[in-house]
Amino acid sequence: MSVAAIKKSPLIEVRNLNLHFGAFHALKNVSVSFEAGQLIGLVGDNGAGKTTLIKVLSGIHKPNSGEVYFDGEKVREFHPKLAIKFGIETLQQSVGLCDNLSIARNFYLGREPIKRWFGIPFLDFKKMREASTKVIRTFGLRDNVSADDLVEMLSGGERQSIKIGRAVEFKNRVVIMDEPTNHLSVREREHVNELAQQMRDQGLLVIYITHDIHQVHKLADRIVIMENGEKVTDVAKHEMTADELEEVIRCGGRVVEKASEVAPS
Ligand SMILES: Nc1ncnc2c1ncn2[C@@H]1O[C@H](COP(=O)(O)OP(=O)(O)OP(=O)(O)O)[C@@H](O)[C@H]1O
Repeated sequence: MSVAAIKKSPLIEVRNLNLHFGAFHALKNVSVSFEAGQLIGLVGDNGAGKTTLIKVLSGIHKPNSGEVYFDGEKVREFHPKLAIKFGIETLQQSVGLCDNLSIARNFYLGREPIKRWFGIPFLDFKKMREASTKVIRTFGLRDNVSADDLVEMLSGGERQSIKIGRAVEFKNRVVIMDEPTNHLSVREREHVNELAQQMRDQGLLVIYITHDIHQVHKLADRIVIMENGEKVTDVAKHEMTADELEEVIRCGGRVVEKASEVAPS
């Protein structure tokens, strides 16, 4: 079999994407592709366009021009339903869980299982408890945490674990982690990073947005750097060290251009 025949096609492919907020050009001709079973570090300074790109992928923003393909299918309508249809889950630090509901209820938020009793529908609490208890144990939350506890009792890392467990349980194909370890302790950070790698190992596409190039360099298969609405670098992890990539970010992508411009003496 030829190499071309076994090469996997990207799960998400973005071609020549442009997006304007009024007069402001937020995404400038961005082309990038992401494959299933990869952990991609999406890095760049404040305002680089990382979140804007992700919001296009999850149907929140409609691009002005360019194309997005999901699993080879051209996306024709940009709508948050897009994310549900394609199994894209975005994990953001501050949203996604309701503090005043139990872990079990949060686990099934918006997808509550129903059972019927003489034809009358009831929430299936037993099922919700069983599934969320499994996640609590698998994802290493404290022993005394139970599915009936309110989410407000959980630490930042435990909250992230619940969201990650939910993404895996509901068979999402893409998990976008937006600054997933902000405000977490060292141990919690390590735990969340391990979970990110586990999801990748299970075949999910994980897009990991962060400012911490050193942290993501340890985890990622590929690093994509954005600057000022443009993609300035897209390399396999082994092609550049974390220090070299940090220099690219510090210089707004100019280091890469300079290096390729230097003629051999
Ligand atoms: N809804 C909006 N209306 C107008 N401008 C916006 C909007 N959303 C984002 N922007 C602008 O687009 C640019 C890119 O923002 P974006 O949030 O994508 O950056 P980012 O790389 O995610 O940055 P950070 O790391 O700070 O979150 C910024 O200059 C921002 O002010």
